[in-house]
Amino acid sequence: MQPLLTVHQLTKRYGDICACDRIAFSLYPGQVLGIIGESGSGKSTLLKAIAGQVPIDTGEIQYRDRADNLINLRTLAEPQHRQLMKTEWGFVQQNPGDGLRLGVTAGANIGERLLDVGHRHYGKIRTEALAWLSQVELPDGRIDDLPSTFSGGMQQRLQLARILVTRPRLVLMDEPTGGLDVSVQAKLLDLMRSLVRTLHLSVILVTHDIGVVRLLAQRLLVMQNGQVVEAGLTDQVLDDPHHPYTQQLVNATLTP
Ligand SMILES: Nc1ncnc2c1ncn2[C@@H]1O[C@H](COP(=O)(O)OP(=O)(O)OP(=O)(O)O)[C@@H](O)[C@H]1O
Repeated sequence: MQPLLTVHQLTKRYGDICACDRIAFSLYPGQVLGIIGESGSGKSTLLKAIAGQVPIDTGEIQYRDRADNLINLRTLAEPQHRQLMKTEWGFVQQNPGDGLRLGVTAGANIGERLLDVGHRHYGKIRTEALAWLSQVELPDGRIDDLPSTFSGGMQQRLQLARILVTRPRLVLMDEPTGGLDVSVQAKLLDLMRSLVRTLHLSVILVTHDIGVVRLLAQRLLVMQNGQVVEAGLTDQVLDDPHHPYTQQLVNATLTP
């Protein structure tokens, strides 16, 4: 099987700070890759660099698209990049306000992505929006409500529906359960786990929460000061951490 995404020696500096230092990994179809590390370790920068939201200094990012073309994202023209983001990729923001349009209804938030990719039939768009509300376990009756009337957990579900409606192959998630109550987090994680399986999604999931990666990610990268200090299967890395930093992370969650 060919990787869906390959990151080669990606480096990103902010002045003297090396936020990402020669990061390399491959992501295979249907795989969830967790990226864990404390605040400032470079997780969000890596995710943004992959999404083309921050320019990188050196390295390459290659993506194999639906038509089986190998695309070099660093040299991809801006319009093609934007189109890829709307169709084959999705980005789940930690703050739902960054991923949703708060001034339009829940249905319009979902429908807008379909309009973006060329759907024009209003009735069909509404039917799709209703189907996706139900997939993310939001009541049909909320379709005409503004997201600002939703709870934090509901807004995150709506963000998932807005992204998944165009059936992306690769979803990037930055602390998707951050800032939510523990019980709301648990329900959202269950939903995410079932969506990842049923839709065969490939996911890069950034979090500082070991519980989240244990539940969702098969593979794990541990980042410290911009470098990957440990990588491997999640259970192996967490049950038998080799690097002192990973040991410290694991111990910190064992002793509350
Ligand atoms: N726009 C920026 N300008 C300058 N420095 C930045 C910028 N964004 C990030 N950094 C620096 O790069 C390093 C990595 O930051 P990054 O936000 O990627 O870490 P993180 O692991 O995602 O942290 P958090 O979990 O707090 O979001 C930090 O030292 C941060 O101060």
